[in-house]
Amino acid sequence: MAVYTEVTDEALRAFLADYPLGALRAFRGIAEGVENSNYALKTASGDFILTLYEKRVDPRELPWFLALMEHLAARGIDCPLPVKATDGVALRTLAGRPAAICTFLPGVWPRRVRPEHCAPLGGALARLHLAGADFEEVRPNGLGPRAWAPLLDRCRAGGDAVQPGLIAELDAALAGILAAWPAEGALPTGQIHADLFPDNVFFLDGPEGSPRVSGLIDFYFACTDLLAYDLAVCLNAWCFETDGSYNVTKAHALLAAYQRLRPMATAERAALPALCRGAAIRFLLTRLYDWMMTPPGAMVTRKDPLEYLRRLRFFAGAEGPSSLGL
Ligand SMILES: Nc1ncnc2c1ncn2[C@@H]1O[C@H](COP(=O)(O)OP(=O)(O)O)[C@@H](O)[C@H]1O
Ligand SMILES: N[C@@H](CCOP(=O)(O)O)C(=O)O
Repeated sequence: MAVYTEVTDEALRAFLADYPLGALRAFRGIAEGVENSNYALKTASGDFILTLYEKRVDPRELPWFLALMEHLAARGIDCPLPVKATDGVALRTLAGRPAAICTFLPGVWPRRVRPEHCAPLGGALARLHLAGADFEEVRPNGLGPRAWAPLLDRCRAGGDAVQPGLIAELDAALAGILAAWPAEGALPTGQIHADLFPDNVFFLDGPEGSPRVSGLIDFYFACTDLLAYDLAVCLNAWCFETDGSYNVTKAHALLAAYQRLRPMATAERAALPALCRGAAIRFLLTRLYDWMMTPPGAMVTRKDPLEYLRRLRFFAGAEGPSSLGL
């Protein structure tokens, strides 16, 4: 459940009075999501998403996220476009929280990833990277390699209760990942999504019933970082089966479609296994932290950190980039 902040009818109507969107027709909370409160909104002008930004997002960073989405949408990326109020400002306040309305994207995210989803995903990711190339404002990755040791320290006290020996295994894995991490400037950087999981990618049926990407959402982890790291996140999130096995067919489809639009440099290809281990530990650590810190009865469903321990182990044992589908 991700409606942390309730919005009353009166507050909503007063808020909408500042927008040129016409009469309110429908309004409902959206249960999916983790970070923010999201509402589906229908007005005389169409469908929109109203987001109230909750505590994990630093309000000072919101203009960067909104500007990035505006930039990408202007270059043809199917991402939410922030809607400006009549004074030209998209970022506002509602129920005491920073809030914005964005365009609604059609489509559904794949509950079960099929190989046919992976090529369109790879193409969409490459287009995102290319479209972001002339967005010049930098936002460092707050959940990049520098954040991982402090995050692990915060999990140290209770981590072994989640799985015996977990903290020692993560200490060793993290030391190896940081030692293998590409040096500053060694790989191409740009604007990355950094959380392009299946629940953030919408599909519709294209010609002949094959899925096509209809929208990319949830840019609130987006940042300026290694472009190939986004691929590593996707390989983690899209290419494992429920039995824990790595589906190299899915990975190959994703990587090949990406490279048709943005071929990877030799150094990026060589770094991919380390980047995949980094992406695995990043999601393992945030999930572990949330697992330990979320109080019982909280409205949010915790995600299993150990799923990413299995992925981390897989990538640690992988025999070079070609075994990952390159
Ligand atoms: N622009 C959008 N168009 C259509 N649906 C959206 C849009 N943005 C969010 N949603 C809906 O809201 C849900 C939660 O959004 P998400 O951005 O993932 O939330 P959170 O940041 O809280 O994790 C999505 O699964 C989707 O159903
Ligand atoms: N994708 C992350 C959690 C972030 O959730 P989102 O709803 O903001 O995508 C994970 O699976 O750990």
